[in-house]
Amino acid sequence: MAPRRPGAPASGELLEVLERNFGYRSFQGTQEAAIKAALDGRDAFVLMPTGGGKTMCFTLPALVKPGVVLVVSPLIALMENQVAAIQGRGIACSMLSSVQSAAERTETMRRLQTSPPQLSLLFVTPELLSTDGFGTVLQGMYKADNLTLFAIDEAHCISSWGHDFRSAYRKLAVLRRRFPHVPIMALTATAAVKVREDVVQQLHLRDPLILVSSFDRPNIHYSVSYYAADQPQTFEAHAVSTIMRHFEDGREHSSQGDWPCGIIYCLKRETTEDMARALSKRGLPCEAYHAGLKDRSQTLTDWTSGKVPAVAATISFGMGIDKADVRLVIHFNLPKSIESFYQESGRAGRDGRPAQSVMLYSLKDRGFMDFILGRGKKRKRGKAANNAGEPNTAQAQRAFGEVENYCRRVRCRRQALLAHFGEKLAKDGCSGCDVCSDSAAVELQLARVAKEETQQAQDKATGRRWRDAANEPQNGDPYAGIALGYGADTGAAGSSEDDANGAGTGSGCYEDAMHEDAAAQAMHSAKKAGKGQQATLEAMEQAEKAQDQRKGKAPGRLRQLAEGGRMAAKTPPKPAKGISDGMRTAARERLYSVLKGGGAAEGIGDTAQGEAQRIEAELFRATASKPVYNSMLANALRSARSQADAQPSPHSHSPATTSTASPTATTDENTAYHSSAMSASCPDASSNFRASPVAAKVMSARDNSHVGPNHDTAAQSIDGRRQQQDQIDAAIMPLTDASAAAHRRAMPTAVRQSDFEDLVDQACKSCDGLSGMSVGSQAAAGDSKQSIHHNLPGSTLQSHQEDISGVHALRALAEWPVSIELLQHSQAGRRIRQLKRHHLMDISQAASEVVAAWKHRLVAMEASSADGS
Ligand SMILES: Nc1ncnc2c1ncn2[C@@H]1O[C@H](COP(=O)(O)OP(=O)(O)OP(=O)(O)O)[C@@H](O)[C@H]1O
Repeated sequence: MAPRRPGAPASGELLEVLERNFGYRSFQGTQEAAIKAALDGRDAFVLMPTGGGKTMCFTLPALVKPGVVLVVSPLIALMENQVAAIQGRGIACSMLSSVQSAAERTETMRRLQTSPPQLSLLFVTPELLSTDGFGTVLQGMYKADNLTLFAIDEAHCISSWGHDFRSAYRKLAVLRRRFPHVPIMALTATAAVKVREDVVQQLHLRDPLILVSSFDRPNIHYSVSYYAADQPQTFEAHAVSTIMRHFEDGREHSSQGDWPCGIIYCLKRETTEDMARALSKRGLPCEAYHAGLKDRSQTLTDWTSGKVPAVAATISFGMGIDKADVRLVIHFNLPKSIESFYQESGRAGRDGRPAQSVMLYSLKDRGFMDFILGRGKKRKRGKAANNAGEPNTAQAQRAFGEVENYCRRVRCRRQALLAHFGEKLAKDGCSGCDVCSDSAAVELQLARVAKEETQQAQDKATGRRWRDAANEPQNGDPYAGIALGYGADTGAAGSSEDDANGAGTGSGCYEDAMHEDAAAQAMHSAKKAGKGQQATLEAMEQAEKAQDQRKGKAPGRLRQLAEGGRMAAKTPPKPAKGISDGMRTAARERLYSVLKGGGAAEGIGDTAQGEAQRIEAELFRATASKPVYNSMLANALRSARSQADAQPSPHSHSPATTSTASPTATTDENTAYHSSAMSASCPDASSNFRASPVAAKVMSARDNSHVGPNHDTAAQSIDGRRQQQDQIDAAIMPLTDASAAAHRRAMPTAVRQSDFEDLVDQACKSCDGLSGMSVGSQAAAGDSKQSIHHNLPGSTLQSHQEDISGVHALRALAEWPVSIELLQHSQAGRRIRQLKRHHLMDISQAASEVVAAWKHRLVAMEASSADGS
């Protein structure tokens, strides 16, 4: 056929069509330019953000020009939605897909081939478009000049650089050759520069009009909600609370008191169901949506009509979901790439009103994604020849690495997103993300995550299972006892998701979003996986396997949340408080070994044995959970070590040997270990003070006083706290009395006193603000360490963090035997004790370094002073 005579109607005419059919008075962004290009017979590459109005770019030409606009779309669900919406405007539109009945398909084909065609728009899958049969039909239409435009929706699917590569899209390359005079419009919301070039090349676009809109969605507020294992709740419980908080906030801001409309994206189908139940249990009406649900269209209707405000969904609930008033999009699981994230979060705020994107981040979820990606890597190796252009594992890992960067960097989220698409934010930062509104708070959260990461690395180095506080039932946690979710309910290949749906672990999202070929590949990926994991993930896998073996196949944690924790009872019984007999024996042995101080002295072994048993029993009795038990044990060991070191003994360690950290010790213990080694290197003649009874009392009293929110409820009475303070004082006094004489002998008081005061003063300066602040905030929030963080205004968090370090340092100084005398008498000592009462103690690596530096300085001063005298 001869090329059509180009010619787009004037703008006024187009506007009139727009208003008449859609009720809009103006075009959005580059819509008009794209429409004109199509009407002029020119190819176009249209890059618009989600919700930018891409559909209009190919719908309006179908109304203006005779003939059919053929739309290629990757998903049947997406097509169904779009066709229904367009038909709703009274436009002759249909689709051809395998899910239609033969009668429906025949009718569509008939309407397509009349002259003129009785359809203005036809949606098809790329697979159908490349079949010979349909090709023949198209040839007939082409010859009759009835093909107006090929619109390739979600065009990034053609590029292996994109996040949703579909091999069938590659077949679209034949369109240009077979139908050279029909313009092609490629549309996407998610294309990095490389993808754009690839799309243009793959589709053989001819001098295309490139229309790139800004990716910025200024009305969306972006934030990341971090979870670190030092929190009292499990990750799942934390996630449910966080999600509820966001929805409740939205409800508070609604003039009618309605729940805001939102989507919670989950990786697995099963998770969506558990999440929906868990949220519904908390009072938020929520339904699950995934490709495996028969009644999902009902869910869609309920949600679209506003009957149900929240949907917990896999990413099948993405492309094509066009609800204008979505206020919240929350990622329970991390998305696989920035592109996916942008597209999914872009469901929010399509009406231009304020909306929020919240991503939940935990190391466990990160590890889980890494695990999935690592598995893909092995499959790739095992399967030499793959689909040309299939996105390889390295790409997938790189793509996920960008998500990790988005979460782990203290950088304006909007800037990070825009940079990904090669765009720059006009100003330095935005006012619509958590980093721009409170970077200190983000830093603080990240520091906690980093601490957990360090802990995991240490645990791995010492052969321990990585620490997961979420595993441990804790006092005050309404979800105590919930099983490990990722290992248990997702497992590796062979999870229930696998069995039921033929998709591999974590591929629920892929499966839901893609057609069978991709699902089959994903399944293959999971099944083939077996060796060569990244080193970090090996540890995780082993840990998870061990966990599964111990527990059997326990139900997922979310499932248990959904069922109010009742299912926990069905799992094999856990050790009391999560503390196994083995752990207790090991604890007794460690205490014993420290208490006997080498054990060679006559009679010491027996006493130490009894002491170790008694202390351990006390710890166990006073403990509500494994983390607290471990922490108290660490304290008791520290105390015992420091006292053992202080005691003159033929077996006392030399500084050289004691300064080596125990290879199996926790961070706390190592800190203590180093501290006690430092102490041992001081010219401290020590006292007759025996370690265990008083030390255990000190530690026990102090730990009881600062164990955190689980143990200190808001309801705890002031009297109760006073009692604890008295206990602390009672424990401290004999300690100080007993060691005072030895200290006096050991060092020239004048030097110690002045330098100590000087050093403590420096640290106290940073604590001054904290003391006042902490008293108020703790009283208001039940005396918990965490509540302090929560109660501080954002702007003070940074300085608060420094203050906390100061307090750590002071605390460690306070425990240094050399300074106990001073502690008792000096002004600084009083302040330290006061701080102790405010429960602000904790040990951190940074603090121990500060203290170590101080101690070195003091020792040096003391040495030079001794020389001088
Ligand atoms: N000119 C316009 N004026 C006002 N609203 C418009 C205009 N064009 C489209 N819209 C509306 O914008 C919303 C988003 O449009 P559309 O679904 O086409 O976005 P999209 O770019 O395809 O997004 P996604 O990639 O997320 O599917 C729809 O509700 C649509 O009716």
